[in-house]
Amino acid sequence: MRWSNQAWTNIAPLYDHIIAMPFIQELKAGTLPLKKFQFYMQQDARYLEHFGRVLAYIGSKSTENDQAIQFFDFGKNALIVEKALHETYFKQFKVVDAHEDSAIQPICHHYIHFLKSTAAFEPIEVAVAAVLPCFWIYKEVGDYIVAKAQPNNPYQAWIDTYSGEDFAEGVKKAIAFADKMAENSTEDIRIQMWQAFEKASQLEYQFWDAAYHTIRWKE
Ligand SMILES: Cc1ncc(CN)c(N)n1
Repeated sequence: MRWSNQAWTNIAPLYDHIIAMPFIQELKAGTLPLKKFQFYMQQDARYLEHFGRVLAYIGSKSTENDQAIQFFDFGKNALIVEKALHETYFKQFKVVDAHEDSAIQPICHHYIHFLKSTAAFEPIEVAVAAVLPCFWIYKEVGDYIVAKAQPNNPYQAWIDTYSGEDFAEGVKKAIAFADKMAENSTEDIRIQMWQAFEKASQLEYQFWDAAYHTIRWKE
């Protein structure tokens, strides 16, 4: 069995919980309250600017040039999506961009720093596994929502970002890199990769949950 098949099998129950979350169900129905989506947008923009840098950092640590180029590209794309959030969706959904409103809140903070510390202190295989749910879960959730979305969904344009062919291509490549690295690695590293993949998947869950409940630092 490929490393990625086992990785997805490990998180399958969690993925079912993600699909059932009110944030995802209401996003799909187009009934998600704007305030919750605005909080999500603010946090996601902050997440993406750090996520892009983590991907570029993984690129810089890659010994194979093809992998380095690909991760630099992934990093660049994350920052392009972040820019699109500001130029399009922040305006469309009237998201406040003032510093005090868009401060990084606890779950986003933890997710960013989990990825950064994994990239900095763990083997590169583990770092690649840690960033993989950011690709794979979004693709699966994007496909699920698009297949079931209600007509005239106010969030449709944003949903389409994660269900398109371009995004799917990137996801395939990221999974293939993780599989290749796992194959050329030890069982001990493969286990660490599964653990990192599972932790990041849990953080994807927490990220949407925090947006739904607008979880902020205590004053
Ligand atoms: C929290 C989070 N994770 C993943 C993605 C998709 N790259 C995202 N936009 N935000």
